Amino acid sequence: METIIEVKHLEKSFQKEKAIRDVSFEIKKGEIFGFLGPSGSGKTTTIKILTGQLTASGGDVRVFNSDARALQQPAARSRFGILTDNSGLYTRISIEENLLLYSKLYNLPDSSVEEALKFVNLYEERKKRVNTLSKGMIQRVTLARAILHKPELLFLDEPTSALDPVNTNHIYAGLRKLNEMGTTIFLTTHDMTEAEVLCNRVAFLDKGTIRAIGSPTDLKRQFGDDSLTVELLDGKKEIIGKGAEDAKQMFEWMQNNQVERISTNEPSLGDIFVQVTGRELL
Ligand SMILES: Nc1ncnc2c1ncn2[C@@H]1O[C@H](COP(=O)(O)OP(=O)(O)OP(=O)(O)O)[C@@H](O)[C@H]1O
Repeated sequence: METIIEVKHLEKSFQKEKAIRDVSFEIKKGEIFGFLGPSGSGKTTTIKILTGQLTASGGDVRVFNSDARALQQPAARSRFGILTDNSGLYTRISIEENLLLYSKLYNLPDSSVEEALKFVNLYEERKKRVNTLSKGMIQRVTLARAILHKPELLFLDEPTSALDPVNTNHIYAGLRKLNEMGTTIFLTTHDMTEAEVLCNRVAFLDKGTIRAIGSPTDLKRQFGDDSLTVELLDGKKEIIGKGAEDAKQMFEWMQNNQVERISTNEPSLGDIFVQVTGRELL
């Protein structure tokens, strides 16, 4: 599978502070890759370097097989989309007028605007002026602009941080559809549920370093212990493993009709984050 993003030994320092320390990863075409980390871990800095807005202090960053800085060239503009909290929208005109301006920039038909408005659930409100919108609505307009031209590669910096659950689910469905149509997605989040729901692969970033990387399923296998919790009818909870003695005990409980409920002790991505970094993802 074609490599879309290749990062080798990336480093970024701001004055004396090292924001990124020796970060390496690869993203293949068609992946939804999540960069998970707490505030200040280096997520936005990484997106800025990947999109050529910031220059790395060290290492090699290639996007579409070229130096990442090439994304700032006009020729690359139609290949990627980006959502950040810096909306750059024209505030005195409507949502629809903003998107029409961008559709002309990309030589897209006006119908692309209607499609993008529906993607972000803003079609009914398209005539509203941007300076009257809520934070969540602005986030959705910015997302509509990022996906207007159905880019090959989409960068999303905390795409649902200002959204309510209904709009969040609507956006998740839209992003999955876009991905099925061929868009590779790089997203940052500190929302573990978002990562579980959307991402094929995730990297845990902590203090500028990747602490674990893999698919949610692989990480759960790697950091889980395969044990089960058995709740008995008398209210007791017992943890059992995979050994012969455990199986014998389980058989006994079942034979005596003592079992109320059995559940797996699979860790959540949040549990794994705490395990590898020693702290909560807040
Ligand atoms: N322009 C800058 N000048 C100086 N320091 C910076 C600059 N940009 C980022 N930093 C520092 O780099 C570190 C990483 O910041 P970054 O914005 O990448 O974190 P983040 O993971 O995106 O956080 P958040 O979830 O809060 O957006 C922080 O310590 C931050 O203070």
